[in-house]
Amino acid sequence: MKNTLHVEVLLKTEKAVDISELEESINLELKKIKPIIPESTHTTFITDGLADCIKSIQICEVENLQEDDNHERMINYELPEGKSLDLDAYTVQIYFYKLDDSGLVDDDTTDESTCKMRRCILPNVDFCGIWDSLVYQEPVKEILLNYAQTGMNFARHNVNTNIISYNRLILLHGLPGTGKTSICKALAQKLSIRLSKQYSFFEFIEINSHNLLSKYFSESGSLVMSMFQQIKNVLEYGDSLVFILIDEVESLTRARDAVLSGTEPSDSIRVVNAVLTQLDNLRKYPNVIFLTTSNVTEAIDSAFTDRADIKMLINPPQEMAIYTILKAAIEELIKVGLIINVEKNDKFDRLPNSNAEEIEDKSTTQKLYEISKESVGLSGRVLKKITFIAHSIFIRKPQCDGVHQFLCALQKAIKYQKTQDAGINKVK
Ligand SMILES: Nc1ncnc2c1ncn2[C@@H]1O[C@H](COP(=O)(O)OP(=O)(O)OP(=O)(O)O)[C@@H](O)[C@H]1O
Repeated sequence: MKNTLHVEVLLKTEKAVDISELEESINLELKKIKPIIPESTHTTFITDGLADCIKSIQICEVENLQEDDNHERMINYELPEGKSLDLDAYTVQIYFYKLDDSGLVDDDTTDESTCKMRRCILPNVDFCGIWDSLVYQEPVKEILLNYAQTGMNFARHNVNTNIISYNRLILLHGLPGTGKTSICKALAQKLSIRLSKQYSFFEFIEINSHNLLSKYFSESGSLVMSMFQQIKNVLEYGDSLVFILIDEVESLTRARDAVLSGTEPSDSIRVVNAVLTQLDNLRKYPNVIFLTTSNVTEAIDSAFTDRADIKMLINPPQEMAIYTILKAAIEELIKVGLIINVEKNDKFDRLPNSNAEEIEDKSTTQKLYEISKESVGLSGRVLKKITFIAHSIFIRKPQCDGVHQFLCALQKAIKYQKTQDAGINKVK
């Protein structure tokens, strides 16, 4: 059995295309692209006419069906630098999609002051690129994608949930800024691309449970009911798949506990119960996936969260993932011309050699790897802005002169950030 290479093709919105004809042209194009490297995007094309109807071809992951010694599926990082995949050895799976450009917006069917839900059509321009920008040492993204695809497959085959239990409910928990909300959005986007043949319409709905249960909102139980009615309308609309993101899910469970212990005022009890019952009712629809997040890192024990099929602790990035995040940021600064006078040897390998500590004249790759090790403990959110801090505080010129100067500034920025964080933690 051949391994599968997943390829995503972004279509131009304005152009109507014959997908089977286009699939042939893409297969032709793939034969001409040299080298074929997983996780690379092509925006210029050799085959005539392709540029008229598509924006990009993204070579995604290889689904490796062989197992390693630990009986875990391998992911595709083993391709040596500069080597190309041999297409004949793979089953190429092509997905076509268009992007909705209206963005994630407040729901305008409720009045502005009470609006507690945001929604958008998927795949959406706002969620573009998030999947690729998230880097984890563990195969977090692969596990979630496989899990969600399996859940939807079971649902479409009407597997009896009394015999095999699955709730299509994912719970991601971990420290703030570790990318939980981002993965949820990215997963919804990815699934809307990958499952486009199974469903004709995808929608993403974001509910902030903390806001939902706030005193102000709870004054009107009817608003809660009308919000859930709208969600039900979407779920009942044709062949749709709906993603419901509930951030800070712990506020729901705390509310339930407060209701049970009788510490909530009586009108809040009504609303809390209504929310929980409505959420339970929504779960009966086979075309909904709940994506929930929580900053509570210890075991979350409650009636709602116990229904999660997958509870995953999302850790702050470790050195290899940090290396990839910082590498992407530096390459961006080089690309846009904010780091100049870049020398030929100033390039960063895809992955550093973690055993090369003894080399005296260190390459830019190894220097960045050292900085990455010093950065362990910083959240993904901080790492995303650390190159900006380095530029603004330690370069203080419009352009940085050379990669080495930038790496020195980056190292100082990381020390600076850690001292700042330590100060804040002390005050807390
Ligand atoms: N592992 C990571 N790789 C790349 N970027 C990351 C990573 N973790 C976090 N980020 C970035 O940090 C920012 C914050 O992420 P996000 O809001 O999803 O985190 P969160 O865990 O939901 O935080 P919170 O609990 O505070 O809401 C985003 O820009 C995200 O892309």
